[in-house]
Amino acid sequence: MAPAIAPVKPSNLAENSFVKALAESSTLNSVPSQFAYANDSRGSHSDSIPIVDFSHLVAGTPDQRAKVLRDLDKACREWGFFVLVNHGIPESLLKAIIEASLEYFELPEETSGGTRPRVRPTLSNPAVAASSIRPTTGFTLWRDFVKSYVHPQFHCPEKPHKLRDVLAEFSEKTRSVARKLLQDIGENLGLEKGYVDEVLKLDSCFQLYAANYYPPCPQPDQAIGLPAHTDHGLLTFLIHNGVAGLQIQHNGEWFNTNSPQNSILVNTADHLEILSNGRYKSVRHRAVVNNEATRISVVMANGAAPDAVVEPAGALVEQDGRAYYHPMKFIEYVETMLSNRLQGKSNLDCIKIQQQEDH
Ligand SMILES: O=C(O)CCC(=O)C(=O)O
Ligand SMILES: [Fe+2]
Repeated sequence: MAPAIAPVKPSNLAENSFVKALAESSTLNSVPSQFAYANDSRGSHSDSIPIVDFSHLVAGTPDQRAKVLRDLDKACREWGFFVLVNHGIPESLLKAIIEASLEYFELPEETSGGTRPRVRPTLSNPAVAASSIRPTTGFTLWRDFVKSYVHPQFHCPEKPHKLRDVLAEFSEKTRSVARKLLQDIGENLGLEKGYVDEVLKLDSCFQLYAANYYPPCPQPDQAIGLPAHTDHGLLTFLIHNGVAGLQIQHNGEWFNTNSPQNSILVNTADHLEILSNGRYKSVRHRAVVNNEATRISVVMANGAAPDAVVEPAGALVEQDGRAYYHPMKFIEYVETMLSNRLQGKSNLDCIKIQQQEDH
């Protein structure tokens, strides 16, 4: 009987080839062993995944605004996830950033560094791209990706040339929407006006752009695009090329997300959990793969300023009688996660204050 998982990759592909090249190889009809990750990638459907109408937050009547603030609070509290509609970012820009990101993955693969170096982004090396690096979890992910720090300093891969302008505009537009949402979230948490902006130093907020490329996979239940994780930062924005794959965990169950035309999928991330002293949980999510179509997602992680120390808001600690998280400088948190030093552990778990530490 043929093994379910092929023991070797096609011999013309290097050990650390991009997944795209592997998926395109005509001889591939099963998942090579280094990707082996048996998973139940089914997701449920829910009609109650929250939708937040951004236009009512910025220009609604008082009643509309009050309602959407409640929607936003409920979304952050119960799901850690919402579909943002009427956000004002032109559809043409969303399309352009998907297209330019796709072109990045279509660049010729250069083994000697040049166009697609295989290193991780850090503050001292912020404009880099990488590919299917084998994580310390022991299996390789079914995705290629590129990441670049885009704010407070803008960095961008050199090619494709069109990416630079589109990414700069996408960064600016998403930044302003994220900032407005964060101010409203501050209001929902009962924090003083201006507190969130000031304490997180949002004028120089950190943004990390990432694009993920998930080629069709011959055995989708034998590989994973991205296993369950939470994100660093405050709010993650995600758009994609119309091919579904993002699932979120809610009450222990996995749900497929769907996105109406032109919407942005937003999830609450680790630093919002910390700031809110645990009121808003950083949602676990994953990217599953399929055997039909290439999926591309473009992600903008919106965080605090690199040098801001993020900790639970004082007013909430007072209400709760204790802080549930240790303070940590924002960029240190991010770079700990990007470095893979945690060996699959969650950074958030590392800074949670355990009950026994209270004595
Ligand atoms: O591609 C996706 O749907 C998920 C991407 C993601 O979770 C991430 O880049 O952190
Ligand atoms: Fe994520």
